[in-house]
Amino acid sequence: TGSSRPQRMLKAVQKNATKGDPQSVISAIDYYCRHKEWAMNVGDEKGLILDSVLTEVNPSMALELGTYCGYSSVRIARLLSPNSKLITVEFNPAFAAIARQIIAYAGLQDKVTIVEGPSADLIPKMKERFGLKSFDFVFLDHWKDRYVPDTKLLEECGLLKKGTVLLADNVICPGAPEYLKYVRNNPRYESRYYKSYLEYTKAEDGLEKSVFLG
Ligand SMILES: O=C(CSCCNC(=O)c1cc(-c2ccc(F)cc2)cc(O)c1O)c1ccc(O)c(O)c1
Ligand SMILES: [Mg+2]
Repeated sequence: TGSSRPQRMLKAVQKNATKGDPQSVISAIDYYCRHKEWAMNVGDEKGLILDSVLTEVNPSMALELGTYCGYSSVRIARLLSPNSKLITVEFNPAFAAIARQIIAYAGLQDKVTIVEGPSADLIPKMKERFGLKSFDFVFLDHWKDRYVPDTKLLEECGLLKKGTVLLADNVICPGAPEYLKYVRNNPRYESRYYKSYLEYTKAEDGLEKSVFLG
């Protein structure tokens, strides 16, 4: 049987990027997905917004829901301060296997922990498993109908603190209407929409940034 899209993406990184150079890994994936084969990475345009929010927050502990091939894991981890960490959750073992290799190729394996499984099962185990108190930053990029239940779960598990920033991908396309309703009409969040484009296309999409007020 043939290769998968994630496998072809990994090949493009190994061919066109420089080992240990995260920016070259990001550029190689963006080039491949824009000119050869579309894939559901956050991409270069929304990626710049992700970069700016990350630089502003400068998180010690970051969480990503929905690793896919590790493109946004590399974008996030390359901007983390020394001793800061990213935990990224992926449901699909095949995606996780490719992501592990792409993150290692970028030289960021010491800053990123990939956990495989359903976010609903893993979130309640985070404190005990990783000895952490709370997250300073959460990037939501997994099943769009999991954004609300997993945000509520993070609240209930005491994994959000005053000032924690949630950044959600795809709030327009494919869309997360329930999530937008939840964070925008909730006194515990201060929300703002960053208009952009669906990765590698001219379709509208955007990121919703929501600050947890405690
Ligand atoms: O990561 C997963 C697998 S679902 C991938 C989610 N992402 C998308 O579906 C996604 C889709 C599109 C898109 C696709 C077709 C279009 F025509 C237009 C847009 C774009 C994106 O940027 C996306 O992020 C996971 C599942 C369960 C868990 O509990 C967990 O923790 C993780
Ligand atoms: Mg996405």
